[in-house]
Amino acid sequence: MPRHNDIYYMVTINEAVNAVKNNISPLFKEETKPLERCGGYYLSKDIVSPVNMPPFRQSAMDGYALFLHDNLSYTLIDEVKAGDHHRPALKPGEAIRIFTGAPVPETANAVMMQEKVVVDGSKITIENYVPEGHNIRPMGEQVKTGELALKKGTKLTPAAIGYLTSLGITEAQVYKKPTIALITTGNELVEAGEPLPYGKIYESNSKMLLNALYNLKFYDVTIHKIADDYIQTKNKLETVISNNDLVIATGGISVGDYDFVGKALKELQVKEVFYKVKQKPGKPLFFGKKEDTAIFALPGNPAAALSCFYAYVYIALQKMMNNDTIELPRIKARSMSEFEKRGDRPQFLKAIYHSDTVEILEGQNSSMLQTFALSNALVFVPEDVSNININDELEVILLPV
Ligand SMILES: Nc1nc2c(c(=O)[nH]1)N[C@H]1C(S)=C(S)[C@@H](COP(=O)(O)OP(=O)(O)OC[C@H]3O[C@@H](n4cnc5c(N)ncnc54)[C@H](O)[C@@H]3O)O[C@H]1N2
Ligand code: MOO
Repeated sequence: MPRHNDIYYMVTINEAVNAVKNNISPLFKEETKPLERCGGYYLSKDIVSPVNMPPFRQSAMDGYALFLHDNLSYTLIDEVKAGDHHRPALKPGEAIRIFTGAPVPETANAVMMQEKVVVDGSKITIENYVPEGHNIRPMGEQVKTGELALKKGTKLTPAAIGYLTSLGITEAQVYKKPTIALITTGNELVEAGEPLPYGKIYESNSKMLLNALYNLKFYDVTIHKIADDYIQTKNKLETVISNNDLVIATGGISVGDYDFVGKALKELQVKEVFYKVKQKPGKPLFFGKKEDTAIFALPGNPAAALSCFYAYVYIALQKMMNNDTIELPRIKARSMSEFEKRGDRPQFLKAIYHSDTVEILEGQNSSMLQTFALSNALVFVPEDVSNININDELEVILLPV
């Protein structure tokens, strides 16, 4: 990234996005976790099935298992329900009562659902001829013992966790997620729940970003709150940078006399990748690296901090996890609103996306979260667009909310 002495120099959004992509590598650290805690993780190792699934020939229906012969009538000789382990031996023309999930004995070669069977004592008549294997799930149909069950790199979705559990697996080796430190800065910040003296505001960025991270299934997060004090800022940053894969600070990154984050990062020899992006909100955004730790200093204004989280930190997180899709989905939609963009910075606007249309909300100020609280999307307005009219086609970024 070129370094500019001009204090008004800003990188473009594209330059900033590419810089994040190019400066973050997959973590590739591994850990073994109980399967139920693996949601959203990626397998770091192939998993081979320890069993056949299903483990036996299984009935797919409640009905009758048949030893097929050249006639529609059968003699009923026994019953097998789910969980039973006896294996009646059928002769051609014989049938057993069977239920969904029950083991089908080797001598039965089809199952007829009960709706298609007329029962008269121990005589049953099936509605029509059926082929061999009808309504029988073959042993190992899904996966056989020793076969690849799921390959390295697979994301563990609820379905994947269910599938592996069905194979008797209880833990998995996965790529570790980053350890993340959230830092808030500001003398004006008070804990929600405490009285609010004049001049103070409630600190909200930590819980907001914590939940944005939790939503994305990043749970290894610590929160640190510091005052506008240079020594405190420097010491805290030094500790969290050496103990985490990712540090996200908010506030204290602009040009005020009490904005110490930038100065402390410089003193700590954090390599600046970029500082200041031509965008609204979120102009005073810093991204840097110290060894393998990535550091974002987001603007303190809450809506600016959250926009920057979705536009940049999100990408860093996905890259760390070696995910294929690293940006939020973007789609086109027709505007339901008019909007006038002032200035030449491209803008991210809080919006509600309703299939095919999008409504730009009132109250776009970067200090306001009320509008963001209603949004499920951000409309991206490029630099060269100044007026949005109803029905204009807009670029919409869908938020993971
Ligand atoms: N002379 C200039 N002043 C400012 C510029 C500029 O270019 N020149 N940029 C403005 C823009 S744009 C932004 S955004 C802010 C960013 O400032 P900081 O990142 O240094 O943030 P702070 O000043 O610490 O805080 C800004 C605002 O946000 C509130 N805040 C901070 N942290 C929290 C928190 N954890 N929870 C809730 N609210 C928080 C803080 O009280 C301030 O109101 O700079 C402009 N100034
Ligand atoms: O970037 Mo600031 O977020 O425009 O208010």
